[in-house]
Amino acid sequence: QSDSSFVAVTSSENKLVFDLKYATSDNFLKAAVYDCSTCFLREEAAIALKKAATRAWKKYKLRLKLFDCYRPLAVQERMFALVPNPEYVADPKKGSIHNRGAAVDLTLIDENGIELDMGTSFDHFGVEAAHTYQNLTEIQKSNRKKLLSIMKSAGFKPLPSEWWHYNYGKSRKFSISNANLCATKEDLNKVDVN
Ligand SMILES: C[C@@H](N)C(=O)N[C@H](C)C(=O)O
Ligand SMILES: [Zn+2]
Repeated sequence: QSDSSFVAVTSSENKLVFDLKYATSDNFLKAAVYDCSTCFLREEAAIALKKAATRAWKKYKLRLKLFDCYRPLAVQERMFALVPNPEYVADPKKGSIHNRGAAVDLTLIDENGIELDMGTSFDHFGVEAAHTYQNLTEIQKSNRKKLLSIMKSAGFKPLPSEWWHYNYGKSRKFSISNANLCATKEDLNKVDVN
């Protein structure tokens, strides 16, 4: 069994900012589908995320803002029912890397907490969100490139169709979960990004 355990990602010094969209109704489902707004990940992925946050801060004085981390399979099914296009929502029959606790949706924020302009909003399900999309300003291209370089240096791989989605390492080695981790979060270890 190659799974590392789930951990709750925390950030005592705010190097990471959490804005878990699916814990609110500000998302494409127009409903809060998580019971809590804690970012859960496999421990290996959490440690890699910590590395990415350190890199963002040391190299660019930027911070990472997380939109999504672990996602239970039942939520994936609900998403796919609404957007049955695997370029934008993974087919629950195969499982998303979010369901395995090894994917993150995120962006970069500046010292004032303002999101860098990436050319589209989070969960814009169109060609404009793709890494290959060229009709962007030089600043938008440079912002996407910064995020890509930060995440790659920490062992994450991009999803071609979504600038905000990154999978950690050999992500399919982690098994799919449908656990409601909020229910057990007091028992989980933490990885603090400080
Ligand atoms: C729904 C979107 N935020 C996302 O994460 N899409 C990828 C393809 C996924 O569902 O794994
Ligand atoms: Zn994602």
